[in-house]
Amino acid sequence: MGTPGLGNRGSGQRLGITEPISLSGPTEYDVIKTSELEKFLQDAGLYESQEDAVNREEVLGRLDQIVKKWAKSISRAKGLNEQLVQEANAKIFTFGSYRLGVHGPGADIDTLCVGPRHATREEDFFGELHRMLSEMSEVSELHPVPDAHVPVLKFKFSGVSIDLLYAKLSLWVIPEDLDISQDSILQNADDQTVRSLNGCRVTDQILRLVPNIQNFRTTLRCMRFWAKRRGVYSNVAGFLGGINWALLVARICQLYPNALPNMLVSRFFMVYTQWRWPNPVMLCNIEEGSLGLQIWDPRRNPKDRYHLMPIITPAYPCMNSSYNVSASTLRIMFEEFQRGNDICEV
Ligand SMILES: Nc1ncnc2c1ncn2[C@@H]1O[C@H](COP(=O)(O)OP(=O)(O)OP(=O)(O)O)[C@@H](O)[C@H]1O
Ligand SMILES: [Mg+2]
Repeated sequence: MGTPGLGNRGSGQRLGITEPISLSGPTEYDVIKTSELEKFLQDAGLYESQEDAVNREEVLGRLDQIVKKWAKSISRAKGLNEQLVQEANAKIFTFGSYRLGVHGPGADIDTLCVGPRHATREEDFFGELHRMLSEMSEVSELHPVPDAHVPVLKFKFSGVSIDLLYAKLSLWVIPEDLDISQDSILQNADDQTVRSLNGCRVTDQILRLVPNIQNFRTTLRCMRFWAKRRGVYSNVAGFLGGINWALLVARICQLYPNALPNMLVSRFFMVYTQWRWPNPVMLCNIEEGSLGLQIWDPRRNPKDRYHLMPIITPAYPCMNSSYNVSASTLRIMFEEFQRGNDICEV
């Protein structure tokens, strides 16, 4: 991942599947308008306090310690030799709005526990880890959801809401510096592990594929706030959720790599008012991959042809993240984009 504020375009290479629409940089007016926009977002209460940020960091640190202890204890219980018990490891990754750096105060943290091949989902994750958490005084509202499409342990840790997924890799030992972006990580993984890894892999890719992370974050915060205010932020209701808004904004950042957030917001409305759906929004080309996992491909998969507003995730296996959109929700969003565009043109 690039350092916040620094660009991903160190060598000036293009990010995205087409040339940018414009390479124009900001005028003095744009600099002023962007700082006004930042102040507006601050005043709207979208940023968490320093104290809350530190608390979240601590919670994540504690969670990482807990899964490490869990990996050792189940390895010992399974009778692994002492060396393997010593080396046994698990690791916490974050994804979603927290990892993207656009979460508000009180938002939950999407986390993923990556464990070794002998740590099973049913017995060890939903069994032993669940039991360990249930005995901790910091943990409350513990709800396992093992039968979901993406199985999850939901709980609060020191008041912070956590969604914890599990990925069981084919490795005996999980290295501390494990890179889950390589496709080889998916080899021999069960379907639930592939789905659980997807969120982290997608988030990492988004951060790699935008030209300037800080500008992306501010613009995304603004669009998320706008979408909530306009009633079009909801995956389950057939509108768009966090991941979809992030991908739409990331594509605008690629198309205007030198623009500041005030310009990016108005370009967002301009581009998506003119977009000819169902042409897909994509941050990179869709890779076939060598593992034979199903990818979004309307030529091959008849059901993909019915997607009205395809917004494709950028990590293998690429999928459409907005399959819930219907003709009526698409029309409502289009009207909202037009309204936004009209306001920005004034
Ligand atoms: N429909 C989907 N397709 C692909 N990935 C998804 C989808 N829904 C969720 N995810 C993955 O799970 C992550 C967390 O989803 P979530 O709905 O919590 O969004 P978020 O970006 O964290 O926003 P919020 O602040 O609303 O929680 C997303 O960032 C994405 O990686
Ligand atoms: Mg989330």
